[in-house]
Amino acid sequence: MVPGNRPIVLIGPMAVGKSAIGHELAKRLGVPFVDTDVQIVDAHGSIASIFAGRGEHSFREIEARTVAAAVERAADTVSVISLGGGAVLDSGTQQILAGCTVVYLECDEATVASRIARNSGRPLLAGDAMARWATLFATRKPVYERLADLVLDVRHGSISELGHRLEVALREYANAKQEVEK
Ligand SMILES: Nc1ncnc2c1ncn2[C@@H]1O[C@H](COP(=O)(O)OP(=O)(O)O)[C@@H](O)[C@H]1O
Ligand SMILES: O=C(O)C1=C[C@@H](OP(=O)(O)O)[C@@H](O)[C@H](O)C1
Ligand SMILES: [Mg+2]
Repeated sequence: MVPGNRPIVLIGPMAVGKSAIGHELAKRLGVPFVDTDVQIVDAHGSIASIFAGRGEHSFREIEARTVAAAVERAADTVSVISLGGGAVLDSGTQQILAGCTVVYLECDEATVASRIARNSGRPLLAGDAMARWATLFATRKPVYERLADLVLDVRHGSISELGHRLEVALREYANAKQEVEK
């Protein structure tokens, strides 16, 4: 079994694999998957167009509402929710995540470099994408670490392998938690 009756939420910096590994994990567990960025795009248009037309502040408001609604819908069930890299900066979101099993996908610059170089649609990486990524990561890393119940090192392995590794880690986490609560 996996941690009972709580949504599993994937956090971490841009391009670490939150969307891809979240999708893979949900498939393996046979539970619903939500990518909050996909929901935002479906409702409001591309992320680039939201940033360009309404600004980052508006994007963050939309994002906080979208995350809150996704967690609320998933409350008391096991499902997988992948957030955008900056969603955890919102204090309301941080409080909501206290009721979830939060998985921080941990990586380094070398892991994401080629993905960032192909970047499209991430307005915060415009210009020198790798330098922008590193600056954002440096300020957000302590937040990811503080919110995490579980940390998955994603520096090595395919999406499928990492999905499997995360499934195993979640089962171990659930068993350990159950022992403590006995
Ligand atoms: N472990 C991995 N191995 C190879 N490609 C990966 C891996 N994890 C993610 N990717 C690829 O990197 C890109 C960014 O991944 P994505 O899941 O969108 O990241 P995030 O949601 O964290 O920004 C996608 O093209 C994805 O398929
Ligand atoms: O880190 C961020 O501030 C952002 C990350 C993106 O999601 P991914 O982390 O899935 O790329 C997306 O929400 C938006 O471009 C802003
Ligand atoms: Mg994503």
